Amino acid sequence: MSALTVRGLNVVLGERPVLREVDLTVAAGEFMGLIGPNGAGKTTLLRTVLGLVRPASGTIRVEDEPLGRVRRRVGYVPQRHEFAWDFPINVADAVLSGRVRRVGWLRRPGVADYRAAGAALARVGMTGLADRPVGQLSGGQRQRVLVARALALRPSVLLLDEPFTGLDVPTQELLTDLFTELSRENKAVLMTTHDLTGAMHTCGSLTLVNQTVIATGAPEELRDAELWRRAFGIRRGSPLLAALGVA
Ligand SMILES: Nc1ncnc2c1ncn2[C@@H]1O[C@H](COP(=O)(O)OP(=O)(O)OP(=O)(O)O)[C@@H](O)[C@H]1O
Repeated sequence: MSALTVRGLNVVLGERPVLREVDLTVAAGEFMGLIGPNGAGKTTLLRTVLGLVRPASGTIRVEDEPLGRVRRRVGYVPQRHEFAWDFPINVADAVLSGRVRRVGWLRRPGVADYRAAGAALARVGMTGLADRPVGQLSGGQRQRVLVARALALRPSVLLLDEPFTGLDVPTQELLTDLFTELSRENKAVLMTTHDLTGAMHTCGSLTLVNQTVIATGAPEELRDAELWRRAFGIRRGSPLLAALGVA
């Protein structure tokens, strides 16, 4: 089943067209990398799927329902610098705050909320740090808190915005394994990343985007150097193409 369907999406920010006629489908169980150069509109696409940016036109459906009704089925891991790490809150409460959309601002969290937050924390291996103020965490620990916060909502679609930036290799591998496992549990995972070779190896599918979708498919279907040149504007003979195995 298609977990996320985007059709004919156009987004204008200020006066500037940022996304043009974007079509994208992510199936339940799919781990898709969303790849494109700086300014390609990747974050804007994720934020539009979340309902944080209003599109000029186009439709977004989650599990075949209009986004408005099912927004809580979409979990979001923002870029790390977007979270207020100086806020005086501990790890457990930061993860619990991921339930807000489900709890609602006016209701106190209940047993189910604490359970979901605890399970999410365990999933990222952070139970032992539940009482630690978030401001005292390392970059890798912060990233894991953000993932747990998104998982606390028990989403069917998980949007990840550059989750590997600034992380060491073991933490990147731990998170990659987790995202792969989540997709095997039938979640649709859509991840932006600048780690192109990593995405080639770990994502089940890739979408190359630069304002509009240049190509989408399994990594082995995207071995045409021309597609990568069009998406990134990189020169013929660039070592990147060789590293990607598409030269
Ligand atoms: N609030 C805004 N108002 C006007 N333009 C914006 C706004 N936010 C983003 N943009 C522009 O939209 C374009 C797409 O930005 P976006 O952050 O979505 O790209 P990205 O692919 O995520 O880039 P990066 O890889 O650098 O994170 C950029 O040209 C950016 O300057």
